[in-house]
Amino acid sequence: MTTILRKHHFDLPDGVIYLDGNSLGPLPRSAAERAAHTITQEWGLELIKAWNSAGWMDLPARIGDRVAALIKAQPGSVTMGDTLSIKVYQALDAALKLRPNRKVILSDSGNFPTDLYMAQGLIDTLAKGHVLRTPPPDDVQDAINDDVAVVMLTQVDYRTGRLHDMAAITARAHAAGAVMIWDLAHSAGAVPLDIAGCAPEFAVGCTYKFLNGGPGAPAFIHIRPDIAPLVNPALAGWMGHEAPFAMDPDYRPAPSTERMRVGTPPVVQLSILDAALDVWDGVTMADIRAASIALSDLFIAKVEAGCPALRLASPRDGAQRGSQVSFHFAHGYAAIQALIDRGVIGDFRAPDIMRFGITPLYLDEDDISAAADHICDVIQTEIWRDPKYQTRARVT
Ligand SMILES: Cc1ncc(COP(=O)(O)O)c(C=O)c1O
Ligand SMILES: Nc1c(O)cccc1C(=O)C[C@H](N)C(=O)O
Repeated sequence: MTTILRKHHFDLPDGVIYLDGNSLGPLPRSAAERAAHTITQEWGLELIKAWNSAGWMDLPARIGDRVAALIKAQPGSVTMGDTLSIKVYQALDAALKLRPNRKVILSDSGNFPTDLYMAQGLIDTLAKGHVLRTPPPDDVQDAINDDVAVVMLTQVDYRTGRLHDMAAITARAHAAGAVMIWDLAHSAGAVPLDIAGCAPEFAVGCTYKFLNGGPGAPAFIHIRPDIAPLVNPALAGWMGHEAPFAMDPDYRPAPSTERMRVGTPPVVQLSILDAALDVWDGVTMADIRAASIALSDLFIAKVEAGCPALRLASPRDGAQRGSQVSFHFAHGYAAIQALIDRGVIGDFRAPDIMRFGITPLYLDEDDISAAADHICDVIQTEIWRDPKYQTRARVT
């Protein structure tokens, strides 16, 4: 196993054990310096020349290739920009256009709300009689049939960490003639992927979680190269045009995934992400996965031994789990607030999930053991009953 612990690459506050990198990754030390360079040296000194001289216009493709390497997609098949919600919408719209005679979008009832909302909104906009089906996650494979235009799933369940079998479901979707979209929000940088091998038509994801690109970091989208020329983008922005500066009044899409670009790239966020991705140099996803499973198993064993009041919500088998561990606890919100007060940062998802991200880049066994001890103490002492832990914040 190569050394993967890169704690020294991150600026974590003293006394904090950060178990929320599955929602917002911590600050890489190099990010602030890179942002300052982009702002003062590039924008400040080069002004508009920086689009060329600092390579700003190529950032979505160049960083797309770095993300492609982490998700094992073909070089040139990933571009960056916008939010994940937008990328879900674009992929879904393009997928439906590829199957004009089919009316069913198949997802699952546990999918992240924005994915389902995007589907509902798109169905209304298209007004062509599409329907969204959301069976329970375990039933989704059997629900794939010849009516289905597109299967749109998030591989790792945001609440429980349950992992869908990407290869099997993609193969099943293709056998039924459906288009496959994977949302990799909780997968990229968390679990080994083989997008080129599984060959879904589309994959989308965000970069502010396990990839540590910072709040509002741009999303990514992958189109399988053989179908890219067939994709007809809904948001036909000028940056997705074959020749944006030809200022052609008619839209002609760029030949590759670049057609999914919409408008001006978020240059400062992309440069921060570029710095954040340096942390991954020399790290293999296989080593990350092995460490993540070992740390998660240790965490589960310690929490279960010390606090029987918590019920495991995640799959017990590490092979069935992403890189997070969740527990049911009726007073989970207050318990998480009490933990945050002690410097152990996890989060809460309604109705009763205490959620902890396991990120081997900056967590080791000592962190995991100490966090489990704090959890057990908070539960055993019932300190969470303190009224100050009951008030719900706007963002949980
Ligand atoms: C699975 C999943 N899809 C989509 C989103 C939404 O992404 P964004 O807020 O970047 O649009 C999130 C998290 O916010 C998510 O967890
Ligand atoms: N994107 C977020 C945000 O802007 C604020 C708070 C949380 C988020 C998240 O990413 C939530 C996350 N997708 C989740 O799994 O719950």
